[in-house]
Amino acid sequence: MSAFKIEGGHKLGGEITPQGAKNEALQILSAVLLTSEPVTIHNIPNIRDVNKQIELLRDFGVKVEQLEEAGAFRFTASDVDLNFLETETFRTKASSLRGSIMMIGPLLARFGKAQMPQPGGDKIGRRRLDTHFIGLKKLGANFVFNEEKHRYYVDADRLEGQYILLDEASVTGTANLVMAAVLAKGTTTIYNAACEPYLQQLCKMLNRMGANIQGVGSNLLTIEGVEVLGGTTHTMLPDMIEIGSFIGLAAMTKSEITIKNVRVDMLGLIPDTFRKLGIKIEQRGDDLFIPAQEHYEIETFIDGSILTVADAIWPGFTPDLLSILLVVATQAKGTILIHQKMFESRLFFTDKLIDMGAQIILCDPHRATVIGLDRKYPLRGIRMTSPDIRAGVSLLIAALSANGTSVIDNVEQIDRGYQYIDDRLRALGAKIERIE
Ligand SMILES: CC(=O)N[C@H]1[C@@H](OP(=O)(O)OP(=O)(O)OC[C@H]2O[C@@H](n3ccc(=O)[nH]c3=O)[C@H](O)[C@@H]2O)O[C@H](CO)[C@@H](O)[C@@H]1O
Ligand SMILES: C=C(OP(=O)(O)O)C(=O)O
Repeated sequence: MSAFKIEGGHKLGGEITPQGAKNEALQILSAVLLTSEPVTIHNIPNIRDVNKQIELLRDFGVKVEQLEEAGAFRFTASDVDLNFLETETFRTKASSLRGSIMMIGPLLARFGKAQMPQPGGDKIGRRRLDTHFIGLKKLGANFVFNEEKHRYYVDADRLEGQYILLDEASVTGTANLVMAAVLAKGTTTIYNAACEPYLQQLCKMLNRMGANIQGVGSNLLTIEGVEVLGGTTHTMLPDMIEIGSFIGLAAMTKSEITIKNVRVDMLGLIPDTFRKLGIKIEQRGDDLFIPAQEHYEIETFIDGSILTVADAIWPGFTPDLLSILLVVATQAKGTILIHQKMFESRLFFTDKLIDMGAQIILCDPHRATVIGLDRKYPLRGIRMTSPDIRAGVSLLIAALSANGTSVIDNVEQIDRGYQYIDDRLRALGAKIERIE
């Protein structure tokens, strides 16, 4: 396992370009299984989870060609070997990331069967898959869960379109059902669908492949099934979670940073939510300019009561940025309540921030009150472990702003979703070193 050694307290500065979006990439890569024709994808981030998803495709027999342009690949799933599903390699690899679960919809729709071990991903609380399988059953799939092997099996002759009202707007669940429904017979309506930009991108790509999906960007999708899908070209959006992370990094380290080509139109509430912490963010064309700020002050609600930021399904504020918002609040002036509604184990990393000198009360597993120190008492460097991808980056931001040296262990968690993060931060002037 690798670690980052960080000498904190230095201002950073310069320009940084976000990578392609991790969670979009995991959906888009699953969708290449829906056609025998080539699909060319640009701006694929070079990160652990995405590379594992590409490796799985290769193991299934998908032809994977890396093109000259960085992050560009061509995938041709003309000869898919379903025997791979039965192998131990499949079990090990598929259970090492969350995104693998999104292969089950395309495999079922195109080949009539699929199976999955319990997928991996962050250990941030219960992460059920009911929405995926209840939906697939509605489309006519037989479903078996083998408790002993902890494996999910589905099969069907031909899926049939249905009205599906999701019990929760699951991101990966919606992606799976959309990818199953595009090849089903007849019309599928998915209500209470998730509509994160990742899903909007997936639906747009499927429509370019010949699918007929209406309602893209809303929570009501109508999908007219087609017999066959063709190839296409797709470009990944910039990663909105990276963009939010860089806003937090700039504020916390008093740095002037320009985040390039962010696709402001797809960022939803993200910039305004950071602005509520008093962080200045200037839009310059499609870039975000964050000036160096000695102080920033958390707003209150209009009636003077303490600001609360809670996660919500899109277009609400994404849960993946709450840990970053929390860390940035530790050096603001004022108080904020962070309410992580979706995941029950995502706020435990606040213990480490408390060890660094932050004033935080973990009210319960879902809520933390942060009392901002207004930089009066800087955080101090310590040794810590990264428990999950976003907590890991939050600790990294804390360490870069802290007095003294910190060591963050288990940075493989961070590498799951942030491309060459140490190199890119060094280019901004960070004193960060990867150690084994
Ligand atoms: C690979 C991938 O894309 N991962 C993302 C995906 O995970 P994933 O698709 O696994 O997450 P889901 O959207 O299924 O659900 C996330 C959590 O929120 C709960 N929930 C969800 C919807 C709802 O209406 N009510 C509710 O309580 C679920 O029970 C679950 O605990 O979406 C999450 C929620 O944005 C993100 O944190 C993950 O980064
Ligand atoms: C929770 C996340 O990822 P995953 O769903 O892959 O665990 C995340 O990206 O913040």
